[in-house]
Amino acid sequence: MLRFSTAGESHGESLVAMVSGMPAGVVVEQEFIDREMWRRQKGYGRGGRMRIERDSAHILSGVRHGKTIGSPIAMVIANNDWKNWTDILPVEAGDATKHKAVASPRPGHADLAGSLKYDFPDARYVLERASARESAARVAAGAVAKMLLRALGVEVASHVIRVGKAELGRAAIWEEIAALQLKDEVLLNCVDAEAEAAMKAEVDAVLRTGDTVGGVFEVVVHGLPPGVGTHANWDERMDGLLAQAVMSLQAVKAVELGRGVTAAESVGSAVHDAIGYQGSDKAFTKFSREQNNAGGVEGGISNGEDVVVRGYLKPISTLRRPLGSVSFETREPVKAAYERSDVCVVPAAGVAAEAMVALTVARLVVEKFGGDSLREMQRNFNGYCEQIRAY
Ligand SMILES: Cc1cc2nc3c(=O)[nH]c(=O)nc-3n(C[C@H](O)[C@H](O)[C@H](O)COP(=O)(O)O)c2cc1C
Ligand SMILES: C=C(O[C@@H]1CC(C(=O)O)=C[C@@H](OP(=O)(O)O)[C@H]1O)C(=O)O
Repeated sequence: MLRFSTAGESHGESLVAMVSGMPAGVVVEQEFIDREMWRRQKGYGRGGRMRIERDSAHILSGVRHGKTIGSPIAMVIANNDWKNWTDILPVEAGDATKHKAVASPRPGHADLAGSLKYDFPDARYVLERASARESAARVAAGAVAKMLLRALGVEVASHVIRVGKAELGRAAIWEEIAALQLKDEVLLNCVDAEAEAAMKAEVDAVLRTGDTVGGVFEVVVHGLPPGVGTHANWDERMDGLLAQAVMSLQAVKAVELGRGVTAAESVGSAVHDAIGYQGSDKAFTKFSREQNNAGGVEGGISNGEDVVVRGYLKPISTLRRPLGSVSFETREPVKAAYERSDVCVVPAAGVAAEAMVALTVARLVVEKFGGDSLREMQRNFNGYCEQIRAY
């Protein structure tokens, strides 16, 4: 089974990502992993921290001579900011007078619930792990999953469809979304320049007023054959696994598959994707659809169309003009704590969601096609594709 986990705190020495269950023989490109991490750091509206970090994954194990060897892959990502926190957040007891308390919990963060739960006198240790700094480690793990998927012709990319009230008012095609990932500048990762300018204006407005903004990203999986995931058991359905994976990202508050949200106010004849039999020779099967409202998954199983997952982000919680809170020490009303913060992270969250989607799809692909080596998996994959083409 393909699994991954992360460790590390926002201002600790480093983050750690561990991926196990990868077949041997998958080409691992350092440059690709680091570019994915660079993409996650970008986007208009990020705060001062992103000027400090230069994310890069140092591979410790599981890869030799540029290929996976079937053993767990461990990666370390340094926190450059650690040098400013070494005495404040030491691993050993250290000097307690240097502790930097987060003395008034910030609404929208894990600060209050976490302090109560873990019996901390202030929110410092809670925010250290709750912080989306952790998503950098997910992106390193996701890059490895992407390299496996790529070897099977499956690609994953994202774009932004809303920032605040500004939205991309049209459908985007795969080629446009894929092209975005190659750009050397990232503004709001939108396929349409006009919509992107409106999104930028939304960020500028909240920057001026000390507020923050959320939005919607869309992740697309291209080239996945029908038959991945299953209807047979609730916890193996691809739709449920994707929703959990994307919802687990910091600040994501809703997940949509295909046109799931608007489908709820429409009628069946307008929603479901009629089936034809004129598919192109390049497709996995001649069964075809003229539209993809289902978002590539029916009954928890991929149906051969692009898998389309949207994540809805709430506005960032930490405000330069903070909301009311209560002092942990005096219990008197005070403003919530503020040090520094992003004001918009929709493009970055989209990149982190690509990683979560890639890891989820890779897990299901490993389960379906099996194989200890990539060659064995490719043989199984190609044999299955031949089978469904001849169905
Ligand atoms: C890439 C990324 C960067 C983020 N940066 C910030 C930030 O600078 N300030 C902030 O208050 N929240 C930020 N968040 C969101 C918080 O981490 C998140 O809202 C908080 O931990 C509470 O978790 P929840 O919103 O999932 O309930 C960021 C989220 C992502 C995905
Ligand atoms: C460090 C990252 O994001 C951080 C996520 C985050 C939060 O509260 O989630 C708060 C900010 O950190 P700091 O308090 O150090 O400025 C962001 O910069 C990152 O994305 O790599």
